[in-house]
Amino acid sequence: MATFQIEGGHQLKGEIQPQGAKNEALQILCAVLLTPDEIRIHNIPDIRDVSKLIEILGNLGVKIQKLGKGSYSFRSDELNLDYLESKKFKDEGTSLRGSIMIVGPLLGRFGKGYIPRPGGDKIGRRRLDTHFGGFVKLGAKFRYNREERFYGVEATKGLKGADMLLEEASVTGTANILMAAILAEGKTSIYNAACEPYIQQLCKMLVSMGAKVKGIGSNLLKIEGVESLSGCTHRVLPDMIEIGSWIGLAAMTKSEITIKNVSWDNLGIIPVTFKKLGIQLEKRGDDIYIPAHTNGYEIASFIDGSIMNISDAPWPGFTPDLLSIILVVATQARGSVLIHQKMFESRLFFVDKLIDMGAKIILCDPHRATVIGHDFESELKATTMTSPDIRAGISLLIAALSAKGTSTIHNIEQIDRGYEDIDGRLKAIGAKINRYD
Ligand SMILES: CC(=O)N[C@H]1[C@@H](OP(=O)(O)OP(=O)(O)OC[C@H]2O[C@@H](n3ccc(=O)[nH]c3=O)[C@H](O)[C@@H]2O)O[C@H](CO)[C@@H](O)[C@@H]1O
Ligand SMILES: C=C(OP(=O)(O)O)C(=O)O
Repeated sequence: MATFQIEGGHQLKGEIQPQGAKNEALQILCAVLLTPDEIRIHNIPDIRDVSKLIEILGNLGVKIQKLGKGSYSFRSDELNLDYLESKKFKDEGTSLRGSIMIVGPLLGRFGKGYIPRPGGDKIGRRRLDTHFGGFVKLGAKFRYNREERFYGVEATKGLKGADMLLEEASVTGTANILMAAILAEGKTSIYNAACEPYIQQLCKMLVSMGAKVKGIGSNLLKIEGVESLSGCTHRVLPDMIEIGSWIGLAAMTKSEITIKNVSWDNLGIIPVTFKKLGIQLEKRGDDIYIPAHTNGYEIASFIDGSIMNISDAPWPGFTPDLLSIILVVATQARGSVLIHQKMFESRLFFVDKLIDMGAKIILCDPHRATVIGHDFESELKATTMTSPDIRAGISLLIAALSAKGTSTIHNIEQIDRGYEDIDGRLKAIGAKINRYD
């Protein structure tokens, strides 16, 4: 387990360039399995989850060439599908959430797809019913080995298009079903589809490979199956969750920071949600400029004067992946806010660590926490903590950077899952942070 040691209480200053989006990259990487032609992808973040998925693709026989920083070429012309039934795959496939999205492309192209129960954050139950329900609708046979927790779908006679209404707008579920349906015979409609920029980007990539997909950006995707797909070049968007993390970091450490090239059009209600906490941010071209909040920031109330409530919802609602950051930023705001994490049931437990640091938080139940802001009148105190998941990890790191004294965060591999060279990039804007392996 690696560790960060952070000397907090210092203002930061400068520019920061967001990395490519983790959750988009994981979808796009799985899509390389759809064609024997070459696919080139740019702006792939150098993070643990992505490296693990690239390793799985390599073991599956995908020819991979690194073209430069963040740029790769992939060619899936001679795959080794036996790997899917190997012990090695059963170990490697469980190491991240994104690996689940190899099933759809493999099922669509080769009529079979397997996966051990995928990993990812332990933030509550993360069922896969939407994924497999969709594959079954397309005509696949489903099997599950409970002992090995190994899932499989097979369609020896190929897939047939179908109309389906998803039980929930699952992000990876939509991507997975979509990648199978584009190679099914006939038409498919996916209603209650997730429509995050990640999915929109995947749809655009698939269309550039020759897929027929309509309704991109909406919750109703209409697909007309094609026989085969060709190669393409794709560029991953900047990571909106990283951008939100830097906004939170700037406010909490009273730092003047410019986040470069954020792709404003793809940020949805993220900027407006931070503004509800009183954080000023300015659109400068495609950058976000955050001034130093020397006089703090004040949480708004609703029109009728009632206490602000920030909750997650499927896109275009507020992403659950930024609620932990909103929560930590609120601990130093003027005013109070109710944070309601509707999607995941274990994602708020990390508030214990913030309470240890002196934050005023009432965990009402596993989904809701009330935060009473300190308005910087009482600083958070440095402490030793362990990162339970990726977004709690970055939130604790932000708390440590704002706290007086030296904090220690263990299990920072959780943060490395999704943030590229986080210590190097924070040091470049003045943070005092050291890594110990
Ligand atoms: C690799 C990847 O891309 N991971 C993201 C993906 O995970 P993932 O695709 O695994 O998450 P899902 O969208 O399937 O579901 C997330 C959770 O929300 C619940 N749910 C979902 C939709 C809905 O309409 N109602 C509902 O209650 C699900 O039961 C589940 O508990 O999307 C999540 C939700 O944005 C993000 O937190 C993850 O970072
Ligand atoms: C929950 C997340 O990731 P994963 O789905 O990979 O666990 C996240 O990125 O916040």
